[in-house]
Amino acid sequence: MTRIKCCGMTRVEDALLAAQLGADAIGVVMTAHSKRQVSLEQAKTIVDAMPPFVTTVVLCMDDDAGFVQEIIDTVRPSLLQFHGTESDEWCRQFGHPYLKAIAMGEGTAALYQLRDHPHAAGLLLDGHGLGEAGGSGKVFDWSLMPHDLKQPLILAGGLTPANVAEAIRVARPWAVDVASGIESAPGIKDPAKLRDFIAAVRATA
Ligand SMILES: O=C(O)c1ccccc1NCC(=O)[C@H](O)[C@H](O)COP(=O)(O)O
Repeated sequence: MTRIKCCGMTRVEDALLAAQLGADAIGVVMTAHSKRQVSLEQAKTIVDAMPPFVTTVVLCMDDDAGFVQEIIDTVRPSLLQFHGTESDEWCRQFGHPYLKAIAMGEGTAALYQLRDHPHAAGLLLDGHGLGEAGGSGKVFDWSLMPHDLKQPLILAGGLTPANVAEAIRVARPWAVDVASGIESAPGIKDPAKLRDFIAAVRATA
């Protein structure tokens, strides 16, 4: 069964609907690089509203270590997700489990970076290019998904209700991640797209 992370939540009602429809994880974006950025207070409200067994993820991108520590202490997410140029050593300093995003938009260079984060709980392979932010809606070549890494791999980038089944068939990921493909506007989730996305993933089981 492919797990599902619905990312870029800015409203409690959207995150709750995702959980009710069967999402395994929700994400909130706290970096200023994002048009989906939420405050510490908003992030805490969304994370606190989640039922048991739904993983909560907070995204940062080349942010200050003090800010990341404040997120851990205040929001208390299940996982962090680092989306920038953070090193394995930098990510580990907090002693908190994390995902490391790898930009797949620039081809083979990404395949080397995949080996640079042995302490990440999982690797999120995203369609954005190096130096670009996530949540871009950009797809990468799913056949580049490696199958010789020990860590769980999360497929992201431009996934929609219409293409996610084919993406799973080609890439065979541990989980899929979606932000813009389930939105009506940045940070505003569309209930029908959310429902269709989760149903399309579940239908692949
Ligand atoms: O979503 C953002 O705005 C964002 C900004 C900066 C860094 C990361 C960001 N999102 C990270 C995610 O995990 C997204 O879900 C992932 O990039 C996929 O997005 P999309 O292509 O829109 O489905």
